[in-house]
Amino acid sequence: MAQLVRNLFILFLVLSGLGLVGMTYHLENRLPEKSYNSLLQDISSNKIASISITGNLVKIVPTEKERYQVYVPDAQSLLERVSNNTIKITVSPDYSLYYFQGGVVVLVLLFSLLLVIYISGRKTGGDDMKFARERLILPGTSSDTIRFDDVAGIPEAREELEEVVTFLKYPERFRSVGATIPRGMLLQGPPGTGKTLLARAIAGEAGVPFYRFSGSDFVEMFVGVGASRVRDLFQEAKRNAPCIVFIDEIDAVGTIRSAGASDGNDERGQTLNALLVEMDGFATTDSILVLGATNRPDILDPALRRPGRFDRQITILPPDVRGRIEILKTHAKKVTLAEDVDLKNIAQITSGFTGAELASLVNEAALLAARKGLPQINRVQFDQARDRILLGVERKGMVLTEQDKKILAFHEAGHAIVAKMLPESDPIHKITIIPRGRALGQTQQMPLGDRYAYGKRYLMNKISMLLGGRAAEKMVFHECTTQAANDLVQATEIATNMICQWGMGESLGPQAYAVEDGGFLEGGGHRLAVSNETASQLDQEVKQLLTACYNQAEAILEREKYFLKVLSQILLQVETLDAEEFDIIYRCSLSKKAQKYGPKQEESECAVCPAKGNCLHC
Ligand SMILES: Nc1ncnc2c1ncn2[C@@H]1O[C@H](COP(=O)(O)OP(=O)(O)OP(=O)(O)O)[C@@H](O)[C@H]1O
Ligand SMILES: [Zn+2]
Repeated sequence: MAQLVRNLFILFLVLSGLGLVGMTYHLENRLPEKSYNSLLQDISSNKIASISITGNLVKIVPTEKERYQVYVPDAQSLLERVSNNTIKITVSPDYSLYYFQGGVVVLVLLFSLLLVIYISGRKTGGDDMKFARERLILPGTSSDTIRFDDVAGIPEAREELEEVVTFLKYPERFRSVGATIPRGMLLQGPPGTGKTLLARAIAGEAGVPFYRFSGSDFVEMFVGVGASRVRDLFQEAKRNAPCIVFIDEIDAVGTIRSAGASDGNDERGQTLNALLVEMDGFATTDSILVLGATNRPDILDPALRRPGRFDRQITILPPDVRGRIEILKTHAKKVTLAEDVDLKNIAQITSGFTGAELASLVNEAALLAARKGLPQINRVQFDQARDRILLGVERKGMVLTEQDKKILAFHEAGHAIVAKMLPESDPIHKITIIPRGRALGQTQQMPLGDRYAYGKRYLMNKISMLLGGRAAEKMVFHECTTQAANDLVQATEIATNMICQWGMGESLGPQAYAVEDGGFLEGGGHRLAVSNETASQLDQEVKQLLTACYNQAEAILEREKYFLKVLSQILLQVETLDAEEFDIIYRCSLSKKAQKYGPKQEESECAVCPAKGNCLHC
């Protein structure tokens, strides 16, 4: 676009120059002007050798006097007058008028064209070079230069990228041995895992310019704009090489070109093509590294991954417990922690948190502390911040009726007891009947470590635990409430995956009936096509599994009726119990039960019971 405007401007200058030359020429050819009457006199006295008529202008060459010119009112009548004379006549068409009219037309066209280009240029962001330059971060100019030390907990990705830094810093080292470094790298992983951070760290470490884009920057209303932006971007990048071009959300331009439907005519397709062409085009010696980030690698066009393009892929997953400790440490540097805060412990209860979530956990806790006017952040604030991130803000204004609260207490106690009694499940971290976010109550478990493979036993126990709430309601109140809705969704999802994806069914054999979608975003899998018969068999299996788990939960609660009663009583009074308190109540109820029904126990733990001796049994 910019090129076109420049060319048109040059054309305009040339035309004006020509016009100027023409005008001077015209002026220089002027002869002394005389009146029409003196011409008529000369004609009648036969003193004229020749005349040339151009429109209304007549140039006269007299026989003896100087040449002169005359503007005549009517050239035709003059012609008739001199036609039977000996005067030589030349009539030439009046070009000057044509020149003039033509000139006006050209000028008008040119100006309207310039106007159109100017307006449409403004609409599409104006100068595309500016578009690229605006997204340029020069080394050392941004006050918060990111270094590798700011990126914690993802050592593998870091190692791989450190090599790239060496390349950007000392390109000759690689060139001298003829090594080629990948031109493009794809950082793929769920949102908030630090992809942008890593890309910036590479630029920070290497001390090279960094262009930052989002895929959506290239997708504009006007077809062709994206493609031209890509071209200009690479032109600009080459000028600043070595440098890094980072394209976040590359899926916005790089989605699979659906077969048949699109032949590259749409804006996205054109932009993608331009990107591919540019990446093929620059030499490996150009020292431009293109980094793309996406959390939907499954929908990326395979053409992007061909050699010479994004041929290296680095997957970044949410950190494991050690990674979480490291990330928490980097973010905790900026705040003041109280003595009772143990980052290891916080890392343990934040399984599945991404780097971004951990960063916001620390910040959220700091805000809570500041709101209370505390000089440091305590453990309590971290707990609150975690609940806030996981469950939403505490709904203080919500008042439950006594009956609702009672049902809720039994429901949560049901979850907790089933989990406690099943040997292979995660320990209880917290039980609460304070409504938060969309949930009324919560029973949180704490996985002891990150696990990537789960056995059938563990999964069944998990389902039993999820159904424990409903089983308790049914047992005590003989009816179910809506509180179990979310539990049912989760339980059904696990059971369905067990049967359809993980081959854990009884009768269907080791076969996959569903596949997981490739994305990192939530969404589970989708079922593969099967016969109607198999489909109903699958449904049958899922149902059987859920029923078996439900029965297991019910059996446990039936056996632990006493514990259930004690626990829900205490929950009603104190509303929230942590892991330690829960354990004390468990042992307390054991000893009470033993006192009541069996041989006497040594000592009751009622003295430390959170109900402070107020519950029915202490
Ligand atoms: N490994 C990490 N170490 C330290 N901080 C991290 C890490 N990962 C993420 N963060 C924090 O989370 C913030 C957001 O991370 P970033 O923008 O890099 O995520 P992303 O993967 O690019 O996410 P998205 O896919 O949403 O663009 C960072 O600014 C940083 O504060
Ligand atoms: Zn529940």
